[in-house]
Amino acid sequence: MTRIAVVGGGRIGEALIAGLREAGTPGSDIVVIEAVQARADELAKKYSILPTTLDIGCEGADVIAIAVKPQDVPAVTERVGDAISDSVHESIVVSLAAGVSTESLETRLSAGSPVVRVMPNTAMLVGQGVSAICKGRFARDEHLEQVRSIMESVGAVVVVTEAQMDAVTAVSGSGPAYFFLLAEALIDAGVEQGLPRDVATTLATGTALGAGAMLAGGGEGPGQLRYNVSSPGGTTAAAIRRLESGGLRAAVADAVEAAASRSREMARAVIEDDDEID
Ligand SMILES: NC(=O)C1=CN([C@@H]2O[C@H](COP(=O)(O)OP(=O)(O)OC[C@H]3O[C@@H](n4cnc5c(N)ncnc54)[C@H](OP(=O)(O)O)[C@@H]3O)[C@@H](O)[C@H]2O)C=CC1
Ligand SMILES: O=C(O)[C@@H]1CCC=N1
Repeated sequence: MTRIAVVGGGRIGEALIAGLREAGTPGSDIVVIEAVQARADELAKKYSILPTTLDIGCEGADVIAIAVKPQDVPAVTERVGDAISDSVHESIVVSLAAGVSTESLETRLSAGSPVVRVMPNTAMLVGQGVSAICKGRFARDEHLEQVRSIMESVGAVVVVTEAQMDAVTAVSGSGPAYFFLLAEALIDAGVEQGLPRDVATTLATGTALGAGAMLAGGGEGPGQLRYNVSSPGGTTAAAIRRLESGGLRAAVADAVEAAASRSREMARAVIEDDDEID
């Protein structure tokens, strides 16, 4: 039994809770600490979990998952630190926030506190998330393994170095949004070609699901899978040529670069705030 306190019941907090409940974690093992009371009550009812205060929720928690906006993480971590500083029970403090380093979390907790950083994505909601994890200075392998096991219950997990977290955030943290954008564009294009919107939506969604399953099957890579669809002189080759000449590949590289750069910028903002406090 692992007791998990989720601090911040927004989109990613809910995705984590939903995935954990779907994977069979008992509601009695999860508490949510959410600033907006109506939202806390909504989550409590939907997932049969307990809404509580930060002090009570952190007491005895094995894992405290901080899922608030990056700019709120320093203040929340300080409050978590105060709440657990006198406890004999060891809690692993986990941050799900983009652009907040383990070091910045550690400086707000008692010396030696185990910290693990996770970059998840919203597909946890349906048990198909992918998370990257890395440990802070004081976390031991067993702490990382405990967090890995929690995140594996809601999807796949990779262990990375902290230096890779900005790239991870740009690829898989933000990644679902890129696929949703492509799906929107494909649906709109189908409608433009005369399909009813519901039919275009079913086709685009089913295609995304099938393509995802083929990619995840691991037999052939994305290039080969694409060749298999592209009959010589056929429709797919005509479409791919337009996508390439329209700059799709470069646009994706630019987008990922922009996201990684934004993640680094957010990390610098937290460091500057720290310097102002010192
Ligand atoms: N959305 C995503 O796909 C992903 C998000 N993340 C990370 O997850 C974190 C949360 O993002 P997201 O869920 O999108 O953001 P949301 O704004 O949806 O959720 C954050 C929630 O935390 C609440 N909150 C703020 N301060 C406190 C506090 N002191 N105690 C309890 N609750 C508080 C917020 O309330 P209020 O709105 O009133 O401030 C809000 O409901 C971010 O750090 C983000 O970088 C990581 C990967 C993917
Ligand atoms: O957009 C964001 O900043 C967060 C982090 C990754 C996905 N959503």
